Amino acid sequence: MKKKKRLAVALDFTTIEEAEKFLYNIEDKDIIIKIGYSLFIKYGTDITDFVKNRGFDLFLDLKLHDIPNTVYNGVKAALYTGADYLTIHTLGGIKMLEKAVEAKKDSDLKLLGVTILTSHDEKYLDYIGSKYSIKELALKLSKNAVNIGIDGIVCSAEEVKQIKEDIKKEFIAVVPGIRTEKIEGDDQKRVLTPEEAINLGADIIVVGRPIIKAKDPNKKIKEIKERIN
Ligand SMILES: O=c1ccn([C@@H]2O[C@H](COP(=O)(O)O)[C@@H](O)[C@H]2O)c(=O)[nH]1
Repeated sequence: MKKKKRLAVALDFTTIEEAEKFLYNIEDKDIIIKIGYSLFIKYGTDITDFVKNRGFDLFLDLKLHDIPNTVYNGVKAALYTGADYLTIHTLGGIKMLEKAVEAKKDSDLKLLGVTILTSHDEKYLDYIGSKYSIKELALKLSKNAVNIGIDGIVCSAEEVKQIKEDIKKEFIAVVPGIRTEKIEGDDQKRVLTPEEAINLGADIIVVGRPIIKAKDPNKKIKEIKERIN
């Protein structure tokens, strides 16, 4: 049977009041809610408990990147939030990824390895001094992470097809940088549409501003879910 593709909504508000109001009005519970820095640093488990108590799957997007021991403790701490997904930077290296996997052992938490942020283009490669293209680097980082036991990969739709084809082990492909129409002055660089991302191999697409800034977020969620399944 074909696996259902899922939508994660990036709840990138800056106050808990806005976030709660938004979630009170959301009719479809079968979405994943992604909480990032803007809410988690300020409100901690008040916001994660709210998401869980409303019946949503929780995606904690903290993009951990630190020394192995600190990341180990960070993953352990994240387990207390009841998060279903947690992000970690694959650029953090093998030892760091191994400690993250060790920390989540025996839990249902899915660790997602972020490769190259969708806000970067090829200029970033100069900045980090990489001899690889974005596609090559994202693939190399993904292979290492999945081999170590990371459950999923965060990459752009531009790389997902090759990553899916080249990694034989099962993993979850999570794709942000999704646009239904052009946004003026967008910070995202590697963007594609919901259906393009899914056709190229995404299992979960992440959509923030196109939904949370929509006039009718319920209508937008319905439209995107219809486009991906
Ligand atoms: O490479 C990445 C990793 C994470 N993100 C996060 O996804 C959302 C996208 O929001 P939009 O408003 O749809 O651009 C945001 O929370 C990012 O932190 C990403 O965009 N790219």
